[in-house]
Amino acid sequence: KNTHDKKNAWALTDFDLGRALGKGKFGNVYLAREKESRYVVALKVLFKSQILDADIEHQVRREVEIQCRLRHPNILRMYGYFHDEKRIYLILEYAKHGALYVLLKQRGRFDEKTAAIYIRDLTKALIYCHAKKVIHRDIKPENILIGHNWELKIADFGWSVHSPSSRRMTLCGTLDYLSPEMIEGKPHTYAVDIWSLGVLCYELLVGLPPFDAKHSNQTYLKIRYVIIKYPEYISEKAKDLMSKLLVVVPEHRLPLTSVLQHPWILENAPEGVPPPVFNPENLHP
Ligand SMILES: CC(=O)NC[C@@H]1CCN(c2c(Cl)cnc3[nH]c(-c4cn(C)nc4C)nc23)C1
Repeated sequence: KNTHDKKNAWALTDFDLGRALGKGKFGNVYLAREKESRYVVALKVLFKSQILDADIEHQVRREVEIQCRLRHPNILRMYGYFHDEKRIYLILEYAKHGALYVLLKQRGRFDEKTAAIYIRDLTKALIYCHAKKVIHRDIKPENILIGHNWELKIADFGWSVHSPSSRRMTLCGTLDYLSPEMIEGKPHTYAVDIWSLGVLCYELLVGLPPFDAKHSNQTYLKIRYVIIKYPEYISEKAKDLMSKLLVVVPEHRLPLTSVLQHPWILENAPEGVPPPVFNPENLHP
């Protein structure tokens, strides 16, 4: 058999399946290893019936086309996909340390250096996405994974596969990360990603999203009028950056390239500094 012929299609028999990494409405994600190369991947299995019933086939197709095209160290790779009669299989990069929101829950909140490194890397990933005309990567802690070098990886779970202990209802979706223009049903532009970057920055530093409230109508009002309380331990520079991202008028939000030049980033996440090593000893009391 000519060993150089390009594999034209993957099949389930090419993989050894491992434990379930996450379960969700449209299917589960499994740890898997490609037999020949022994390369470890995450295999996302989606049921065609569920996709058709929920009429999200076009969304799945679009997500796959986008994610296959994106190649960036801070974006979870999709290596390929295949399907059989009942299921669609997405071959995804395996992120060794799991979802950011799990680490955040464990630690309560991150120190400013760790948070700044994650915000810097997320900003670089978003600059790359926007250059490729891709917006709304749905950035929130549930959709961010951590790689083997503790680096951040945006993983877009558009069809909300989430790990067992997923914190928030994902289908009707928590309002926390929605920008004012999205809440008002206005068309969303690249600027929605800048808004959610600000929301994420707050959540990494505080442990709760800025517009958190008991009832969603309260969250709605807090978002619309940008009602935010900063705890006293947040530095002035961090507050300055968040106040320039969480701006109601989309065009007035700080451009992503300027985020990388902001004093809080330059001071806390200078280039060439390795990502934070997460050791359970320095957990917040
Ligand atoms: C929101 C959320 O938790 N997403 C998890 C989805 C299910 C597993 N997915 C993974 C995907 Cl798509 C890729 N890599 C992963 N690594 C893990 C993981 C690692 N640990 C130690 N624990 C877990 C869990 N999960 C994945 C995505």
